[in-house]
Formats: sequence, C-alpha cells, structure tokens
Amino acid sequence: MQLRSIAAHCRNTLISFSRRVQKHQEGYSTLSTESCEAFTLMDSSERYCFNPTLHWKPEVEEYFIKAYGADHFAKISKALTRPSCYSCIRVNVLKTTSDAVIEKLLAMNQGTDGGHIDNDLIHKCPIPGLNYVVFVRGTGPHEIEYAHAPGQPVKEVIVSRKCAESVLRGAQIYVPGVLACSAHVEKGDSVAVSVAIEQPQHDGKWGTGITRGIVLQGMETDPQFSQRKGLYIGRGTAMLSRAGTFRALEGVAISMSNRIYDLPSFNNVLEGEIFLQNLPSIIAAHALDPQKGERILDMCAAPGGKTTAIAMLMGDEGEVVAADRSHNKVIDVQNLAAEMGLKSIVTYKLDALKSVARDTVSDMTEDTTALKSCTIVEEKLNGNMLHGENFISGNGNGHVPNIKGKQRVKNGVGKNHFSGERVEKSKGFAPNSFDRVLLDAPCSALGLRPRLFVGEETLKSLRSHGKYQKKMFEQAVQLVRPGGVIVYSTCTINPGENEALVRHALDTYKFLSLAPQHPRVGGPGLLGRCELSDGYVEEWLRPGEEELVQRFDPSSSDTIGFFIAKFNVGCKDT
Ligand SMILES: C[S@@+](CC[C@H](N)C(=O)[O-])C[C@H]1O[C@@H](n2cnc3c(N)ncnc32)[C@H](O)[C@@H]1O
Repeated sequence: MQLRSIAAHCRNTLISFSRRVQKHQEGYSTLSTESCEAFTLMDSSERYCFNPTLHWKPEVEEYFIKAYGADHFAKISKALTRPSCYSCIRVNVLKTTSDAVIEKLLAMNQGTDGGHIDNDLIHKCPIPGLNYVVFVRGTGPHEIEYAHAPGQPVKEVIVSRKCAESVLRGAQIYVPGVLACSAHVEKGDSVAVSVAIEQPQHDGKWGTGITRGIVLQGMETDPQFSQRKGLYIGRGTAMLSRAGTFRALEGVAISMSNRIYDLPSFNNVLEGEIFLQNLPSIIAAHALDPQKGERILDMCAAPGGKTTAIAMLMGDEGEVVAADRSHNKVIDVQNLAAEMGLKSIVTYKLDALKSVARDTVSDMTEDTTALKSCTIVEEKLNGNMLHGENFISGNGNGHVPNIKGKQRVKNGVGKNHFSGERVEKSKGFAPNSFDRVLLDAPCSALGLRPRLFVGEETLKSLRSHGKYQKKMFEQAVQLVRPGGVIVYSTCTINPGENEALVRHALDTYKFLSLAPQHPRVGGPGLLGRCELSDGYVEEWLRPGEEELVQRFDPSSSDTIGFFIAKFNVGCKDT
C-alpha cells in the first residue's frame, strides 16, 4: 500500500512536472501538435512545421498494436518523433551540489549552443532521494517562419535524418549532415533547414532519393519539395558557402539560430561536475541499490553513464567493474570515470556473452581480480564484509586500467588511477563473484527520442535482440552471488526485449524472483501473452508481477521509452 502511494506520488510528480512545463510553454510563442497540423492546412508556401510520422513495417505495427492497442501505440509513435523537452542533469555529488550547479548554470545563463537558461526553466528533481538531479526545461515546438523575411526567396538546406535527430536535441549542423542546399548559399546567409527521411525507393530499399550535393530548386518546382512538408526543423546561419560545405570534411556548416525545439546543450559545460543522463537511466542505477564496499558488475557499460552513477551512489567506495566489448567505448568509460574523479571503477574489454571465465581455475591465476573476487565472496559468505579501500588497494598491482587516446586533464585526473595507455582485456570472471550485476542490454533502442525513422526494424530483428539478451542474462545469473541482485534494463518499447525477458528469466532460473524497486516512477509492465499471425507466441508478465517492473512510456510523460526489472538471486542449488 505504502509502495503504491509512493509510486503514485512519483508518477504524479513527473506528470505534473510535464504539465507545469506545458503551462510554462504557453507563455512562449509555441504551437501544439494539433495546432501545428491545422497550421499546415492553412499554410502559405512559405510556412512549415515539424510534424513527422513514423512508418513501421506492417508486421511490426501489428505486433505493437497487439501489445498496446491502436490508439496507445499511435500516441507512443507520435511521441517518439519529438525530443523530450527537458534535459536531465545528474550532479556529481562527490564534487559539488545541485544548488551550486544551478547557481553556476544560471550565472552562465546559457547552454553551450546559445540556448538560454533562466530561473523558471531549472528545477531540482522532486522525486524523493533524487534531489541531486536537475531538470533544465527546453521550449517548443515554436512557430518559425520558413522565409527569412516575407516575400524574400528562401535559401534552404536539407540535412540527414541522423543529423536532424541531434539538432532536435540541441546540436549544431555539422558538414557531413548536410545533404542538399540551394544554389548561391554564401557564408552568413540565413537558411531554412528541413530533414530528409528515408522513404521506400523503386528498388524496394529505403533511401532519401537525394544525392549528396544536389542543388535545391526551391518550392514547388523542386522534386524533393513535397518531402520537406512537415519536416522543417528551424533556421540557421550558414557558416560556409555551399561549395565550402560540400568540400569540407568536418566543422559546423549551419549554426542554428531558431529551432522548432529549443533545448539547451551542455557540451563542455561543468565537465566532471555534471553528466547529462536520462532520468530512467538514473533510476536504473538506484534500482540496483549498490552499497558501499560491494563489488558490482556493469556488463555493457559504455559510455559509462550508469557505471558512474553506481560508483557515485556507493560514495566511490567498493569496486565497480565496467565491461564493454568495444575497445574505444571502454576508453570512453575510462575518460568519463577520470573526468568525474571516480576511483572505484575498473574497466575491461569483454564480450558480455563470455563474461563467465570458462576455465575458472586457470583464469584466476591470470586474472588477479577474479582470484581476489573469489576470496571476497568467500569472506562475504562467511560474514566478513570488506571495505572499499581493501578492494581498491588489492587491485593496484598489474591491474591499472589505462587511458588511450584523448585524456581529459580537468577535474583531478591525478587523483584517479587511469593514467596509462592500455585497455585491459578480461577473460571473464569467476561464478558468484559479484554482489550485484547490471545488465543494461544492447537493444533495439526503440524508446530513444526523437526518432524519425524505424522502417528498418523487422519482427526478425526485434526477436534477435531478445535472443541475444537472454544469452547475456544467462551470464549475469552465473556471476552474481546467492543473495545478490541483478538489474536488467533496456531503452526500448519492445515487450519482446522487456516483459518476455522477465518471463524467460523467472521460468528458467527458479532461484530468481522479481524485487520491488526504489524509487518507482515508471508504470506497470505488460501482462499476458501475444500470438502473432506467423504463429509466434510471446509470454509476458503474470498478475502480481506487473507492479514490480518499471516501464517508462513516452506517450504518458515526457520520457524516453525505458524498462527496468530487478531480480533477487536466491540459493542457486534449488
Ligand atoms: C545500452 S548501451 C549501454 C549504456 C551504458 N550502460 C550507459 O548507461 O552508459 C549497450 C552497450 O553494450 C555494448 N555491447 C553490445 N554488445 C556487447 C557484448 N556482446 N558484450 C559487451 N558489450 C556489448 C555496446 O558497445 C554498448 O556500449
């Protein structure tokens, strides 16, 4: 009962925050989705809006409609095309406080790309225990004239879909993102910016039909004209001429001055003190409930958002083992840990499918961490809880993870143990050697927003994510000690990667049970099962289980689509 009221409070808080924010928006010259559509109908040839539609493969649409119902899925689909209108900043409380960060951001009075931050737009997260998280509100959608001035010929630029997705999140337009441009665009010209979204082509493949560098003819005479309707993302100033843009290999091509969605960007702002992170990701770290002195595994860690959140929650005392299969991404984790001044993070390059050391005995002789972890587990099982410093100091000899490539020298790298040139490869870890494991699984990412194209997703590709995740989960189950915890999370709305994984886990590993999560902000999971026309059956949650998982729904509050399940690990002999 108490849990339910806290959950309701948290959900209401998030929703009321969204509403407050909507109200706030009304003070600006903004346009709701509905009025935007009406506006398009009244449209003169010079005025456009941003109102894209996601086109799903029919088989995928059928599946999601079975899961959510047609209306709900249409709302989710529409919400995914818009950016979330607040930036969520996790403050590094080991270095500073949210009050100090708010003060500094207000003193700067802008994000890096010029978006203004004023008092009304910045709030501490009201969810109990999360007041170290700061929300900065963006604005939009705004009504922006397509033409620079009434009656003037419009100079236009079309950018790639990936470029537009970043621009909608606050980025500038870089040279590689520009696909097409009007003739005679010179440096300093004001240009209208639209996005080209993949459409089915004559050969059956998806494409934009645009050859990079083509000249836009302008308005109705242009073959791409109809494709730009409803896909206008704002105006900017050309930083290069047309010829310069298509000659250059890098650099800013268009500096955006008027955006349909205006979100502050925090690139290079307060490095080490803040980290931009979606709220559900922060909540996933809380759900893991890491304790000081514990040994935690983050199996798919890069770029390190949750790893560093976990280390921070542990007060940087204990050991957070961060693994990823990509060498360069492991370096990203190292850099982030160094930047945030976190000493408890140890990084490895490791395929999560091979996380359990195959020959535990011989590997332990090669891997001092594995050897040490066995001792730790034994001592823990004997009731001898060790402290974080013990873990770290024992880790020093020959186990110094290193930074390769860009080294950030800000924020006291000297205090950190990342100082050399290598990425350590791991041969896997001993069974039962972690207190807690986070599997933030690679997934279809169908919860990330804004997303302007999903046409490449098939039922087959969605199902293959589910298979891959089950294999990784099997490794997680072996690595966590009896009495430990596994948190599984994804950033997708696909039940096949969420509820179906939970069903599989509970049915396969009888010693696992779903555990309550704190805080509880997301909604319930999906109950029942789904049978598709190809005969494929997917089992989801059973009554009583739905309130134990967290499902973040982009159509019901201003969030990315996300899913979190927490498992308690019982005695594995049963
Ligand atoms: C969802 S992202 C993780 C995000 C990260 N947890 C964070 O919060 O910053 C998934 C990560 O899994 C990694 N990955 C994909 N397949 C993997 C595998 N077989 N083994 C280890 N890592 C893998 C990818 O490189 C990617 O960095």
